[in-house]
This record gives sequence, structure tokens and C-alpha cells, in this order.
Amino acid sequence: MVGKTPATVITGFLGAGKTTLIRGLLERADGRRLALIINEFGDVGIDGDILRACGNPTCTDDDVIELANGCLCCTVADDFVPAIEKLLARPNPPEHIIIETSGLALPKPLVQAFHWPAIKSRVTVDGVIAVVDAAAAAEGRFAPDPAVLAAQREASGTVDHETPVEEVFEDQLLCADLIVVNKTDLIDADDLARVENLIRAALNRDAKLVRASHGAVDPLVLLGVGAAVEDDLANRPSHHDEEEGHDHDDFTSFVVELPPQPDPDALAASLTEVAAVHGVLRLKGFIDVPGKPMRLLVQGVGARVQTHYDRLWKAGEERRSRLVVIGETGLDHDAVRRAIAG
Ligand SMILES: Nc1nc2c(ncn2[C@@H]2O[C@H](COP(=O)(O)OP(=O)(O)OP(=O)(O)O)[C@@H](O)[C@H]2O)c(=O)[nH]1
Repeated sequence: MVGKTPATVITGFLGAGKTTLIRGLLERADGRRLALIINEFGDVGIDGDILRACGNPTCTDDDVIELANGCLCCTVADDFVPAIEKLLARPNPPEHIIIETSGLALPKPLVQAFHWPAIKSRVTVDGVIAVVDAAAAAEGRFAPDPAVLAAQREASGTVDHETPVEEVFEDQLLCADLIVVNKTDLIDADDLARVENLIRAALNRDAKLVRASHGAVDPLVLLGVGAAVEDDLANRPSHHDEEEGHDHDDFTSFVVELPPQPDPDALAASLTEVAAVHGVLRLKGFIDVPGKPMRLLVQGVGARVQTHYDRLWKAGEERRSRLVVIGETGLDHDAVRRAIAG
């Protein structure tokens, strides 16, 4: 691959720990020039803002390109190819490009985009890394419990089709060269073994599994896989292989604007309840806490909600409080808005 710039695709379901892993990668980059392309589901980009707030010199505005509100592979010509070209045209081009997909993205069509003439001769996909939230997987959020399947088969002779969440999860695993089993700090050894078995059962070929807490994996393991994935797509089946393009009907996202919030703990408790009651998949955003010089970052994954102050509000910056909410289609936007406001 002499002459081609390697690109690594980081995939993984909503809240699995992709941004956390990338942040760790930047901290351990050891002078290597990395550039990031970040794609999010929803109108408001939060991840780019989180990464720029990390204070790492590799996270300047030029190094982080955010492509919000869209599916990378559906906006290849308009957004993705120009973003890659912009990076390669820099006087000091990156040595490695990291692409964080949205948690709902299917990685395979994105890799197919690397066949576009404008980038095919200049960039190769070094590897696809799938990050798995081991705690959520242990709770059965991505694959049905084998006991439930067995009971269904016994009762009716058939089993339920996969849910949209299960499909996305499986598509991401099936495209991966390396699977980071993340959030191991939240589960015990038995659950971890169960999750790893579940992942292996979903795979059609060997992919390497590494365990991690807070996405901490040696950059030498993450980068330099050398898989040239764009030339190996036949081995990576997707649920959507038979379709012309794909739709985005299964999931929905909206933004809730809030007044300033004086009590972060009360807010976290109330969001935990809202997420559990309404089946919200992901909640994230920044909150203005009156009297505090720093902005509060809210992170909800399923019903696990955490908050922390991530950086000082900048001089002249509007202290806005807003949360991005993501769920499956059918999520009642108004009911969630009311519940959050209440
Ligand atoms: N306990 C624990 N929390 C983690 C770990 N990794 C990430 N988190 C937390 O999980 C939440 C989501 O992490 P992110 O890195 O934003 O996840 P993501 O995959 O980028 O999320 P999306 O881009 O929204 O899909 C944050 O609150 C993280 O601090 C981990 O290993 N252990």
C-alpha cells in the first residue's frame, strides 16, 4: 500500500465508547499526525465538540471534520469525498485518518465509498474496528437471549426476526477486523465470557477481540491492521446486501432545548427515568448550570446517565442547554420533551 494514506473506520452501536476510544488514541498518538472525520446521527454534533475540548494539540479545528446529520455513505459525493480531499490537500497531510461512524451506521456501504475514483488511489481502509458496550450486550440489548429463542421455537416452531437494533449491531460486527469489547469495568468475568461468546457466535470469520475499559487500547493494536478492507468486502456480509441503497426509517432523533439546570444530580435522575420509561437509546448534550464556569456534559446510554463538567464556557459563547435524543422510530417526541421538561 505504498503511497496510500491509511484510514481506520471506528464503528459500534450508540454509546459503545467510540469517542472515548478515539480520545485515548489521540492521547497516545505519540506525535503521529492523525485527522478525524466524525459522523453523527442527528442535527447537532456533540462528539466533535467533546474531542476538541480534550485539550490535545491534535484536536484543532483543522484536524476534526464533523459531518453531522446524515449517513456518510449516502452523502459520499457531497460530504465524505470532499472531506477526505481536504485532509489530503493540507500542507501537512495526516499520516492516518480516523473515521468515527454514527452509532447507527452500517460500515459496509461506507467502506464501499472508498472505491470512488477521487480517493481510491490515495486512501486505503486499514481496518474496521467495532466497539461493543459489553454491559449493554450482557443485558441482552443486542441479541436475544438464547433461552427466549429456544422457548419461541418450542412454542411456535419459528423465532422472531431480528430487531433494527440487533441488525445494526450484527452488521457492525460482521464488517470488523478488530472488536473492542469495551466497558469491561461494568461487568463480571462470567458476563464478559457470555458477551464474548455472543460476539463470536455472530461472526462468520475470525476477527480479533480485545477487552477494554474506557476504550484504552494500545494504538499499535488499533492502527496498522493492513486489511485493505475495500478489497475484501465479499467476506463481510450485511443484512442490506440485497438492497439498492438503504433507508433510515428505523431510528429517530431530535433536540430538546432546556432552561438552565441548577441541580445536575436531579437532572441525571430525571433523565434516567425518562430514558427507562420511553426506551430512549441515547441522550447527549451540554447543559448550563447557573453559577458554574464550566459546561455540564450529559451522557445517557440506555438508562445509564452520567454527567461531568468537561470544559469552561468560552468568552462570548452562548450558554445553551440542549440534549440530543435518539430512539427507535415510534418514540413519542412530544411525550419525551414533556417528560424531560417536567
Ligand atoms: N463505565 C464505563 N463507561 C464508559 C466506557 N467507555 C465509555 N464510557 C462512557 O459511555 C458513554 C458513551 O461513550 P462515548 O465514547 O461517547 O460513546 P460513542 O460510541 O462515541 O457514542 P455515540 O457516538 O453517541 O454513538 C460516556 O458517558 C462514556 O464516558 C467504559 O469502558 N466504562
